[in-house]
Amino acid sequence: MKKIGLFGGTFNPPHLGHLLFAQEVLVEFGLDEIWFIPVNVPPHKESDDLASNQDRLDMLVGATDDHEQFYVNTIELEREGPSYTIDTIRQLTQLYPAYEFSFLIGGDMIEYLPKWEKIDELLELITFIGVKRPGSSVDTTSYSKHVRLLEMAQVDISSTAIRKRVQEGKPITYLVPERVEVLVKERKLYEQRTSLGHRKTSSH
Ligand SMILES: Nc1ncnc2c1ncn2[C@@H]1O[C@H](COP(=O)(O)OP(=O)(O)OP(=O)(O)O)[C@@H](O)[C@H]1O
Ligand SMILES: O=C(O)c1ccc[n+]([C@@H]2O[C@H](COP(=O)([O-])O)[C@@H](O)[C@H]2O)c1
Repeated sequence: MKKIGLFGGTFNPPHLGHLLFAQEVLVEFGLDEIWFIPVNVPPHKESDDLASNQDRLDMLVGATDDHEQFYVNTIELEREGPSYTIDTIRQLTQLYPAYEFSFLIGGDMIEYLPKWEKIDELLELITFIGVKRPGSSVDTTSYSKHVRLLEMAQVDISSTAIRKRVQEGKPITYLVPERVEVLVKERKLYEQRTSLGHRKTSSH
């Protein structure tokens, strides 16, 4: 039976923290593949600088396609509305009944698991694999007992910090794969915006 780690995220943009976590899960849990699944609409997250689905997909493909066991799955981009994980898991378990799925989450997400759509059904279908993130404590009550925690060095990189660096005109080299850096530059993603959320032009 193939063991697949599903890694859902906004990936706005994908960064080295995502890739190091995925690589470590692959090795430590003996998985065959990691499928990165970019969300269409993040269920519990608001962002005024969310890159388009196409830009996030292109960055994710650029970030992962030189790794033999990393794949990008577009199932959520093809589905309308908020990208609830339960809908994705129901679809994938139907499509691939012989595969065993687990779902990767950063430690910051664990305390919110009780709020996830149909979480109890979800826990019957998959195992969660979590990792600690700097600045967030892994909740040891409630749902954390359903998460297999990976011990690895914490990586202090977030998409928020990367978007902020771009807005401030700082380099993002070594925080994201080179191909992501190139796409961010070429497509002028995450540039300074006004308080109304509009992109400033160079003449202002
Ligand atoms: N540095 C990291 N280490 C471990 N897990 C991470 C890291 N960055 C993100 N994750 C996890 O990867 C998943 C997808 O993350 P997401 O695409 O939202 O990135 P993010 O850096 O958390 O974004 P943002 O800063 O915009 O909230 C989430 O489960 C998140 O907790
Ligand atoms: O299904 C839910 O209710 C749910 C609530 C919050 C987050 N998720 C999923 O968790 C993954 C990481 O979310 P995010 O917001 O950190 O990008 C992504 O695949 C989301 O669809 C899922």
